[in-house]
Amino acid sequence: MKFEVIKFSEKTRARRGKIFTFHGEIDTPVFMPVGTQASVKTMAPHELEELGAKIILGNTYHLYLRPGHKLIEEAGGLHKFMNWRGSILTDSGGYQVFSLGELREIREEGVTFRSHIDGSIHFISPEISIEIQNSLGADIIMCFDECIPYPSTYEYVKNSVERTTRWAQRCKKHHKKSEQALFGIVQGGLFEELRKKSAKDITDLDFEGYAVGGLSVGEPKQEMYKVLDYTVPLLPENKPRYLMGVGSPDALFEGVIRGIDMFDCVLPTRIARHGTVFTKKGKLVVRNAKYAKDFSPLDPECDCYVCKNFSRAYIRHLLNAGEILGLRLTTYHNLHFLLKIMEEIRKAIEGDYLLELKEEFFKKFGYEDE
Ligand SMILES: CC(C)(C)OC(=O)NCc1c[nH]c2nc(N)[nH]c(=O)c12
Ligand SMILES: [Zn+2]
Repeated sequence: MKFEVIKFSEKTRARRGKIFTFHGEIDTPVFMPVGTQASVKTMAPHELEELGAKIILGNTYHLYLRPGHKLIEEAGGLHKFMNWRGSILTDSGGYQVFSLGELREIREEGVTFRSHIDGSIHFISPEISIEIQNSLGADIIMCFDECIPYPSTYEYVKNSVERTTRWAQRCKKHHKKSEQALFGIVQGGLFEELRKKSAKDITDLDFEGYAVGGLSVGEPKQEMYKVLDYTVPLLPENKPRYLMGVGSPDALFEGVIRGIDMFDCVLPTRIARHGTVFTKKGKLVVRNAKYAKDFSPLDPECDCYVCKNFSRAYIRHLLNAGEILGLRLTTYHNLHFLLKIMEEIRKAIEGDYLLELKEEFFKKFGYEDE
C-alpha cells in the first residue's frame, strides 16, 4: 500500500491524498461503506461502483463466525467471494467482540466470548485475528485492540491501553503478508495523557497507517473533536489516518479539518433501513405520514438515480409495505449523499475553501454551529 499527500490545506489540518492498493486508487479523504458480513446491506457490487465507492469494510468477527474465514479463503479470498473489485479494509474483531459477542473473559493472551449467533464459545487473540484477516485477504487490516467502553475509569483505560499496545506488537510480529497493509489503532478514552501515550507507543511500532479508535462510543461530539485536536498531530503526516466508526455529515467535516483521511460508519445504511434519509436541508423521515402524497424526490438537490426516478410517496409506500426495494432506494441515496460530501470536501481542500463549504453545508443542513 502506498499513500501520497497531494495537497495540504492552508487554513486547516485537512489533507488531500491518494491511497494505492492492489485493488486500485483511493482518493482521500474517503468514506468507506460498511459491508460487515461480506455485503453492504441491500447493495450489489455494481451499485457500489456506480456510487463511486472505492473501498469498503468487512468484519473479522462476523466472517470468522459465519461463514468462516477458511471457507472464504477456499473461495479465493473476500474480494472473490463477494465479487468486489475495489479495495477492502477488515476490522480486527476487537471492537465487535466487546460490543456484540457476550464477552466472557479478557486476558493478556486474548479474549474468550460467546457467539451472538449460536452461543458457542470462541477465543480470539492478536495472532488469531491476524490469521483470520490474512485468510480474508483484505488490502488493509487492523490490529486487534480493546475498544474501551465509555465512560471508563482512568485506571481501566490505562491498563487497557497498555495491553492494546502489547497486542499491537504481537500483531505486527505475526503479520507476514506484505501485500496486506497493517494499521495500528490508538486508544486512550478521553484522557489526554493516555491518548498521547498510546499515540507514541503505537507509532513507535511503525505501522503503514494509524486509526484513532474508541471514539464515537457515546461521548459528546465536542469531546471527540478535542481528542482529535491533540491526538492527530502525533500521527505521522505521511501515513493515512483513520477515524473508526465515524461518519455523520458534521463529524466527517470536523474530522477532515483535524487531519483525518479515512472514515467508516454504519449510520447512513442503518438509518436508511429505518426510513430516514439525508438531504441537504437535514434528515428526512420519509416513512412519515406527511409524505404520503409528496411526489417530489427524497432530496430535490440530489442527482442520484433514486432522486431522479422515484418520489417520497412511492418510497414511503414501499417502506410501509415492507417492500425490499424501499430499503434499497433509501440506502442507495444515503450512500450517494455521503460519498458526494466526501467528493465536495476533496475539491474544497484542493481549492482551499473547505471552511466555507463546511459553513454553507452546516447552515443548510441545520447544524447549529458551535
Ligand atoms: C459505537 C461506534 C461503532 C459508532 O463507534 C465505535 O465503536 N468507535 C470505535 C470503533 C469502531 N470500530 C472499531 N474497531 C476497532 N478495532 N476499534 C475501535 O475502537 C473501533
Ligand atoms: Zn438522491
